Amino acid sequence: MRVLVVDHPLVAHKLTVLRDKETSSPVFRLLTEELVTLLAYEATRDVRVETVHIETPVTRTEGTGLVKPTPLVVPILRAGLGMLEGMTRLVPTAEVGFLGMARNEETLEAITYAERLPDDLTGRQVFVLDPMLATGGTLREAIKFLFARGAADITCICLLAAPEGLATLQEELDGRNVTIVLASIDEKLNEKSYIVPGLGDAGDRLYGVVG
Ligand SMILES: O=P(O)(O)OC[C@H]1O[C@H](OP(=O)(O)OP(=O)(O)O)[C@H](O)[C@@H]1O
Ligand SMILES: O=c1cc[nH]c(=O)[nH]1
Ligand SMILES: [Mg+2]
Repeated sequence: MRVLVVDHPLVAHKLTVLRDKETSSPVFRLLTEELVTLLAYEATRDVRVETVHIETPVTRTEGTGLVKPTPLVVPILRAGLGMLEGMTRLVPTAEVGFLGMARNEETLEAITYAERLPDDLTGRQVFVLDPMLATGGTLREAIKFLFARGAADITCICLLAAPEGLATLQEELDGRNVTIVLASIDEKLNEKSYIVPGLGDAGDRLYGVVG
């Protein structure tokens, strides 16, 4: 497993505004999309391509095309949905599948409540979107699920991670073809397993508090 923290002043600036508790939901949604587009630029460096032949108005030439089937993008509901538009803006031909997962805030266990993905992911390149990697439980389950369907390599785009969650994933996914792309590795988890300094509950800040 590889971890890549995108070190760029615009990423740092947008993340700072996102963290601010005074930032409203509409601005939070917009910034999330912008951040994902910046992270996705780095996260797609190894996207599979092939040589294609085209004709410009001047001459025939060779260029670059995305290999088919194109990458599968999987936002983890709810919060990952706020990242989808930013990703598909960069890779408009990507296929999109969905995983609905929620962390039980008492047991911290990740529950999968919805799934809409191709049955067979053999050989596919998959990009998972979830802004928060806290204990790592949600991402671990999502990654296990995608490998079990045959995914070849998985790149997770997250905004924030806690060192504890990253260490858990490193241990469990040692040697697997997984890359985690992040805007920041924060300080720690608090007693409720929220990321510190973090940005709060990403799903609630995007879409409001559900009962
Ligand atoms: O690393 P973990 O400890 O598993 O926590 C991270 C998960 O928690 C959040 O989702 P949440 O369960 O709050 O669902 P939501 O997106 O519907 O708010 C977040 O978007 C991750 O999916
Ligand atoms: O800090 C955290 C931890 C889990 N889920 C969130 O949305 N935020
Ligand atoms: Mg939430």
